[in-house]
Amino acid sequence: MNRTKILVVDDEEGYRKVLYNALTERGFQVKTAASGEEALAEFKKNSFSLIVIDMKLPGSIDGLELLQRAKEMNNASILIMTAYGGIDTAVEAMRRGAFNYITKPFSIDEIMLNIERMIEQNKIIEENNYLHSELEKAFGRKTIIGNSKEIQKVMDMISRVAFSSATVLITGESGTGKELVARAIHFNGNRKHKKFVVINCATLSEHLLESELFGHVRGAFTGAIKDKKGLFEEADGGTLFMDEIGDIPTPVQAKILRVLQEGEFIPLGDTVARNVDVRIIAATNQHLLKKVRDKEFREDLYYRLNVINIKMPPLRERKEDIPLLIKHFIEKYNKKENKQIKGLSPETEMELYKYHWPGNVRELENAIERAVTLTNEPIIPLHVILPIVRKEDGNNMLLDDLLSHPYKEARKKALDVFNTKYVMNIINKNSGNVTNAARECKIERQYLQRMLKKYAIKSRQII
Ligand SMILES: Nc1ncnc2c1ncn2[C@@H]1O[C@H](COP(=O)(O)OP(=O)(O)OP(=O)(O)O)[C@@H](O)[C@H]1O
Repeated sequence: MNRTKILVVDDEEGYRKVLYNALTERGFQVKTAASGEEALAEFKKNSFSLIVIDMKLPGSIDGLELLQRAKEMNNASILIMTAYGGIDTAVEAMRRGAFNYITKPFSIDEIMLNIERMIEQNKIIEENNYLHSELEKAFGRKTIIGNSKEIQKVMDMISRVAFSSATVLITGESGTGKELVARAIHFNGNRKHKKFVVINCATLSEHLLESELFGHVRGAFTGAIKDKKGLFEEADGGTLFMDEIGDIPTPVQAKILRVLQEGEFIPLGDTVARNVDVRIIAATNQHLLKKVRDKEFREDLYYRLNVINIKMPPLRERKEDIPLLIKHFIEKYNKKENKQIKGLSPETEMELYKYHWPGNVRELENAIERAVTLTNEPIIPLHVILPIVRKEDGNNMLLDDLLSHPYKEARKKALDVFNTKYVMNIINKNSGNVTNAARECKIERQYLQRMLKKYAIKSRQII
């Protein structure tokens, strides 16, 4: 039987009967009421998904008032029936939240079409609510693990700023959780039903970055074969998270400033400005003020971005969070890898505690992921962790471990080991300068940036 419960409210017995029969025949659970008072009594006993209300009802509660009460007491979709000439009241009912109206007399097909549409709309709303609650679970405040004073301060800031629209600048080393915090701000505030859009400003060339952010119209440049919406428009009503904001070229900085000041921008090749309401959360692992002093970053933009500043502490300054994070990541990767690892041996945990974690939480997460994949016992032993935390001398040990793994998996992990070593070496050789390092090893700077991030390798001295 269909679980959709429908209430039909009409004082005309003929309509009540016809609708009751037509709807029960199609498997719905149907109740009827001959007046507003009877309908209110039904609301107390049942929770309806759909309510069909005739606008003209006897007694002290008319159709409009019943609609109001139905909205307050039941989270139902409402369809209005009105006699010919009652259009004004029907329009008022729509204004007050009715789904649609039909004029009497109507055919069964006509009312069924409306009911099917209402059911479809309810399904979409339910799915949407479910997805939002899942997103909140995945990105809400609770996903930020840590009991240290430093992390508690960050949590406190998140609660305080989530409901405002002020621009936030999140600073801190790579892998400290800047994006996680940006998501938590979005999903805990009143923009959570709109989009959270992410752009990594360091991985795009100036031209691509501009077109990504502001969009373009057809013919704006060779290859622009159709209009394309930019991310500012995409995030309208929601939040745009601009990661690595320090890498934005100066001409694009001016355009971002305009969005912050006027709430408007012009897509590439267009002449008309578009208005948007977007909250910007920016993040950087660079010393932005130093860039301002070196004239590489606009001072006015810096102050516009830095309305609220959240500093992410490096993991080595809040080591008391390490045990909780380890537990969290073991649970996460147990689920993913379908394993039942219980924890680490005490000496293994001590090794992780002693390590200085230059790649911060991301590096710890990667370490636990690799350890969980490589371990088949309930407790992760020391020899699995050692090569991970002592990358320099441990990679050969890790390669030996891989010999017992399936070929494809082993090849991927071996490539990871090689990439990590190669990238660390080239970055060190170039004193942390990514552009020079990329030039020397003949790869795109953006590609090198992606590898740095993937393998949690720090490129330069950070704030
Ligand atoms: N406190 C935390 N609790 C749980 N997971 C965390 C925490 N901090 C970071 N992580 C995890 O570590 C990884 C890196 O975090 P995130 O991408 O937010 O860092 P980031 O500072 O934005 O890095 P980058 O500067 O390189 O972009 C993510 O998988 C994130 O879920």
